[in-house]
Amino acid sequence: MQRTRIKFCGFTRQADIDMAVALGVDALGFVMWPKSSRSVDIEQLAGLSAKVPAFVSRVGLFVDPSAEWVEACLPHLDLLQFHGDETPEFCAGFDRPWIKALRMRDTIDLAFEAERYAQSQALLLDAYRPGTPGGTGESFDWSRIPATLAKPVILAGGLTPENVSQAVHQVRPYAVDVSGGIEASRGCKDASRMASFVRQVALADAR
Ligand SMILES: O=C(O)c1ccccc1NCC(=O)[C@H](O)[C@H](O)COP(=O)(O)O
Repeated sequence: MQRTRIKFCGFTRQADIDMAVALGVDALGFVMWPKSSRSVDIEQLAGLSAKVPAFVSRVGLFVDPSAEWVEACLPHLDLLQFHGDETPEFCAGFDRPWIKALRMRDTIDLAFEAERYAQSQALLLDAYRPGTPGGTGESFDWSRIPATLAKPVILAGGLTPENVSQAVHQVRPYAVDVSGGIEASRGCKDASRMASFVRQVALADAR
């Protein structure tokens, strides 16, 4: 039996980070794509990430960034998460482990993508909405995920305290990733929904 890792994404407030850490969340995501209403600037990233304790990963989210922007954020991050059309060579060009987010459009070939992004630590599978690179709050048909894939799967897209237990039971992903499903409003987390999400994952793991 393997514990399902949990990543909460889109932090903008210290109190929300403190709560997530207290709940035992494994990874905290910071949106470093300025077009997102959940994004933080580099000063905010530095301040928030400095208070994250040991053994909790600080993950930076990027959408087709310049190499200079990634390099500028690097001192405050443990892991990089790419949501755009970045090539494997670009993703691997920094001194950090990385994961590739893939949106589940109808034509996607996951076996091919797993081979293409073989150097990634994992593939994050998210819903596809044209023109929106992530954080849609929408889910996709989990039965489209092959039972075996060459890379660990991070399941994302529209997860909530209400559906995550079923998701974990059905997909058995390496990790789950959530943003909108634990929010009170955009960029602001809801403490009781965070707690409920973590509880539901633990219950699914014990099932
Ligand atoms: O949250 C954003 O605004 C965002 C913008 C651009 C790329 C990625 C973004 N968020 C990614 C995530 O929060 C998660 O990795 C994932 O997409 C799940 O989001 P949600 O469906 O809201 O749980």
